[in-house]
Amino acid sequence: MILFVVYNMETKNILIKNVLILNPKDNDENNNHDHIEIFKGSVLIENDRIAEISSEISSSDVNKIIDGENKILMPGLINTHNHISMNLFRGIADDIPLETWLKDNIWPLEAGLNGKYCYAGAILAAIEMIKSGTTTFNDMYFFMEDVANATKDSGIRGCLSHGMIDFGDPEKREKEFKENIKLIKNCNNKAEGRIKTFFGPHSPVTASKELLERVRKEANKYNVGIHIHMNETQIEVENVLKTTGKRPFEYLEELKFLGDDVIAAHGVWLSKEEMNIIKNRDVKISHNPCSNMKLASGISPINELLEKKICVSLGTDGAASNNNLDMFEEMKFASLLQKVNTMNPQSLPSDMALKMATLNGAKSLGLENDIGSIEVGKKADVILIDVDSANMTPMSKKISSNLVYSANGSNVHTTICNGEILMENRKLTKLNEADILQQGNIAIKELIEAKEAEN
Ligand SMILES: CSC[C@H]1O[C@@H](n2cnc3c(O)ncnc32)[C@H](O)[C@@H]1O
Ligand SMILES: [Zn+2]
Repeated sequence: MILFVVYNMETKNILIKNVLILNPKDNDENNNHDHIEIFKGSVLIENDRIAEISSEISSSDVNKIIDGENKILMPGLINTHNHISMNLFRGIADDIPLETWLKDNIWPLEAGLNGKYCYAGAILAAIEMIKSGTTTFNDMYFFMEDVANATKDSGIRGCLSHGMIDFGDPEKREKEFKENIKLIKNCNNKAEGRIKTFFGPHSPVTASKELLERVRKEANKYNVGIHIHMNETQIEVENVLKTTGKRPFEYLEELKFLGDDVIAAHGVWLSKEEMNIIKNRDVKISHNPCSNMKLASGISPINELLEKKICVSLGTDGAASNNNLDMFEEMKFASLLQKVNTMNPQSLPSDMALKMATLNGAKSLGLENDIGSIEVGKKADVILIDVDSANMTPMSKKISSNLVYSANGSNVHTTICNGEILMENRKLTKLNEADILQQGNIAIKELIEAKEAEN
């Protein structure tokens, strides 16, 4: 006898009723500078996608109803530069410039990492992101298949790359390619499509010309993007100038490395010529204002990049240089830093900061057809902000003002990614927070003890 198993393919749906919907828009083509639309309505999520947006949606046949009263519904935030396992290193080395921070503090500790520790740091970071409204992150680090497991287990969306460093050593280079290609083969489009993979050459200082040239070829072959640190400090720019005779973006242009699939983190020290290269090649810039300020790397000329209509998104960088993953803080600091840099309070207004943290993030990762705004057919990656709190009262007529200048991650009430509720009324639905915090504390304690035993 043949037994057929009939799987229950019942639609899972969620209705968010009577909510203030905030949606970033691309109005540049019409010369309209209004970057955000706001309206009251209801949103129906069917399985992993937004099925309907309307002033009135019937609640019959709906599995779950969320009352949107006193709430703002907006796209989940997109953090375009991170090293999430570095949550273990929060507060480990503060008040130090990048070069010594890396060489004397972070790299010696990273030498003791393994897959278990990277999972522990990554799942801890996933909790922090879910609780502060981030639904997508872009990551470059080690043991990335373990980070993929944490991404899978947490329900969040991640773009993952293996951080490749060869310092010109051909054997090391070969190992780095093996590792990144294995990640692509094993993890691309896994976890219900929530995981995408990238190549992750660390920077033009730590990755050789041969590595960078091969990354371009392999990225074309595997049809994946490239995530790289660029022009973060003056020292880094001087190093590249010394060894190649060119500034970093000019060097990569010569190598034919650049393209619209490249996301460059930082872009702090940029010449006019480099900005033109970025524009011509449609390279995406991930601006990390908190990390740049904390490591005293400098101030990226975001105003000029935006004027050139370069796609700029926001990232936190790792928790060891930030020291948190709260994208609400990143929006506020991005805005304030440009105001003080240009001595013009109109620089980088709140609407633009919101767009950078959502729609521009999606475009930077090649995911604009799926995420970054609230539209029928897009993935249901959305968050609800509770406005019934002291720091959100009174509500400005300009909603983005409260969200960028007054809010923080703890105002996030509900986080939904890929149509799944990951946090509701600040309670996690999939992860055991106490256990994960404990595992994080154990991991960093073991790492430090092992390091001390070595010395
Ligand atoms: C090779 S994996 C990533 C590598 O990058 C290090 N890192 C973390 N933050 C930064 C930063 O701001 N600039 C350069 N490198 C950074 C991290 O510790 C890993 O070693
Ligand atoms: Zn970084």
